Order: sequence, then structure tokens, then C-alpha cells
Amino acid sequence: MFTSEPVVVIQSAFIYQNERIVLNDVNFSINKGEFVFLIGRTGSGKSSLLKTLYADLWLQQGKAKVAGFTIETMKAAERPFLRRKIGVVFQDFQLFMDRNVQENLMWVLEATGWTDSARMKARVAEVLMQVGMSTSRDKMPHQLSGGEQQRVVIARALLNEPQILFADEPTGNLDPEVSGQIIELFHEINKAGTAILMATHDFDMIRKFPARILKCENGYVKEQPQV
Ligand SMILES: Nc1ncnc2c1ncn2[C@@H]1O[C@H](COP(=O)(O)OP(=O)(O)OP(=O)(O)O)[C@@H](O)[C@H]1O
Repeated sequence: MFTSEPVVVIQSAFIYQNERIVLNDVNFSINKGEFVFLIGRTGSGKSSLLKTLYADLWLQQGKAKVAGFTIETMKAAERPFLRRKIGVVFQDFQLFMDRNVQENLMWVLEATGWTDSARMKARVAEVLMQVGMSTSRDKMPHQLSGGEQQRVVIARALLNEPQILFADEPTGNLDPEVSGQIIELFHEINKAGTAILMATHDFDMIRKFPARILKCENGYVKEQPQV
């Protein structure tokens, strides 16, 4: 069903780590297909905000809706359903090191309810093609460079055709040239219709790929003019 509802809406949200407020009165929305950078100093709350949106940190006060799911009332048992509509990419690659690329991706499909082995293999081939890793299907993660591992992680995040990718410093462990290629890949994915919210410290990337910017600063999230 076609709907023009934003993929993320967060309203009057207060984000806590333990008893401490990290972000106050957060209000913004992200439309389908939008690309948004999330910037701010270390400790300013970027990861806490992303964790709230992918339901890894309980939203105690305020409201959020992500890919049609209500976050503030979400029970642990409902999280897997949300996770099928979103993708998450971290700085550290988090692949199973004892499984090859295909097995890493098949594991996710199994965990998210796929059963037809031929369709699963076809989907794995599709996402590996999308990230330029078709020839690495049978390789072990240690046989891949950091940039290649991150491509596999991005492929993994794409398996269930997410409406949005949440990326937390996805180039944090990569050198500048490889980082540029990874950001370019995120842009291609975005052009194909997936919204992206990416936390980054990398101002070169922001200059190179201008997009909407949200900034965490002094306990608030503010819309920032584009550079
Ligand atoms: N699990 C946790 N328990 C308690 N406090 C935490 C936890 N995680 C983060 N914090 C605190 O919450 C605040 C916001 O941290 P957060 O990781 O969201 O910031 P960040 O902007 O993502 O930083 P970085 O750029 O270093 O990743 C910091 O003061 C941090 O110390």
C-alpha cells in the first residue's frame, strides 16, 4: 500500500541513559527516501538517539513512530518485526567470523522468517551485487578488507528491503578513501529509495555529499543549515 507517512516521527521525546537526560524535547521527522546526517560531539547523544529509534533504548518520555511501529509502547517481543523494516549498520562490523559471507547473510534471513532456501540464496546474491561484493560470497570475513566487510554488513542490512537504514559511524574504522566509497554506496542505496539516518564525525563526507543535517548539541537536536 502506498503511503506518504514519514518513516520516522519523533515528538516531545526525552532520551535517558540510566537516570540522566541525554537529549531533551526531541522533535523531527524523516520522510521516505530522505538522507539525513546526524552530527555532534562525542557524548552528545547521537548513538542514544539512534538506539531509541531502533528500539534498543527504551523511550521513557515522548513518542516515536518508525516504519509504522510505535516505539514508546513496543514490547521486546515486537522488536523483531520492527527490525525487519529497518536496517542497522555500526562502526564495528559484527560479522560472524567463523561463517562465510553467504552464511552470514543466510543466518539473518533464517532469523527473520525466510524458509525457501533457493529464494534466500537468490536474495543474498541480489544484495551482494548491490554492494559490489558478488565475487566474495564464499569468502570468510578475515579474507576481506575493512571496507569489504562493511559492504557485507550493509548488504546484510538490506536483506529485508528496509524503509530506513540507521548507520552509527559506519566509516569510523575505515581510511578516508574507503570511507568515501562506503558513503557513495549509501548514496546509491538512498537513490534506490531507502531513507538513511547516519551519525558521523566526518565533515569531509558531509561536504562531499550535501544532505539534511541534524545536530545533537547541549542536550537538544537541532536542524542545521546545510554546508
Ligand atoms: N549504556 C550507557 N549507560 C550509561 N550512560 C551511557 C550509556 N551509553 C551512553 N551513555 C552516556 O550518554 C551520553 C550520550 O552518549 P552517546 O553514546 O549517545 O553519544 P554519541 O554522540 O553517540 O557519542 P560518540 O560520538 O562518542 O559515539 C554520554 O554522556 C554517555 O556517557
